[in-house]
Amino acid sequence: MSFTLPSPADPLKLGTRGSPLALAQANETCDRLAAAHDLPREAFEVVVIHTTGDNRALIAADRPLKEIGNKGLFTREIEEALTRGDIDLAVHSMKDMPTEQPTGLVIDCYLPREDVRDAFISAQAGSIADLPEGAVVGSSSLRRRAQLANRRPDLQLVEFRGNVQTRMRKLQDGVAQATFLAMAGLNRLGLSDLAKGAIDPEEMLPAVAQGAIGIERRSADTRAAAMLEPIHDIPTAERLAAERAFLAALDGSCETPIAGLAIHEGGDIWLRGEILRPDGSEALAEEGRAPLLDAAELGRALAARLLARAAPGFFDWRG
Ligand SMILES: NCc1[nH]cc(CCC(=O)O)c1CC(=O)O
Repeated sequence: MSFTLPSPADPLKLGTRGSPLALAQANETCDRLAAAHDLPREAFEVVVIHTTGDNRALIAADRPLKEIGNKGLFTREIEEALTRGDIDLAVHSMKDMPTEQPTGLVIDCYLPREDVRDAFISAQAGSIADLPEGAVVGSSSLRRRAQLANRRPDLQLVEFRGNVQTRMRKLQDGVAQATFLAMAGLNRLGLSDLAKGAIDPEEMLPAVAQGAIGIERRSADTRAAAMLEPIHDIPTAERLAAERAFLAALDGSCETPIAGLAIHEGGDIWLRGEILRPDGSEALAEEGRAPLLDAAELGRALAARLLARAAPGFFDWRG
């Protein structure tokens, strides 16, 4: 390779947020890079970037996330550091990433996807169906709230945010009887014992890109591209191509409950997508199958079919 390899004296810098999950993901990326290039782990350095979104979320811990700012708030400052060259790579949960990257940046490396399912967390109940009538459930995810309201209109929803420890304490304090987390996050933190069980995607379709880690770089940085090439997982990229095209065609920036999951089936890609009214009063789903090369087209086609079925005002809060 015609570039200088990183070394402990001049490490490759991977930027990420400071949450335990973000750090676990960045460390996993460093470990994979070191192994793939037979370099010491110290040739890779994790740089924590404190974002405005993180700061505001700390201050207004009980406010819905959508009042704190749009999703870009948690990633923009990391992308600015990447553009400036303060860091060489940025490690992201793809679930939290807008469908388009700023000019000059690209995400074309994905780690092998973790468990895509949501975890059911409760001291009292074993599953959603097991929850007593009228039980209080904590979640701040628009998608999970709408899906739960759709399947169990009797349940009461309360806002629930913060890291895993904060949410577990709220459950212990009796603020709610149950909550949800991504199995991927629990697995990466070694906390999967906290889950009563993983929820079947047929019961609760996960968020687009749930469980996938993407690594962003400057488009012109060929050294970063070459470093990432051996750790890139192509099947994950194929699944995300379908899911993220689906999200983009539905306007991924909007505050809308959307779910989507692609899997490989034979040599094809199979995708199921769901949109819900925010109050959960209606859920529409479509599924389809296409050759791998048409994954993104499949995502756009399912989105178009859903938009054609959705009545005007479907996404409005008062629908
Ligand atoms: N929006 C927060 C977020 N972003 C990614 C994950 C979990 C890990 C993943 O899905 O890759 C979580 C927390 C959660 O939903 O429990």
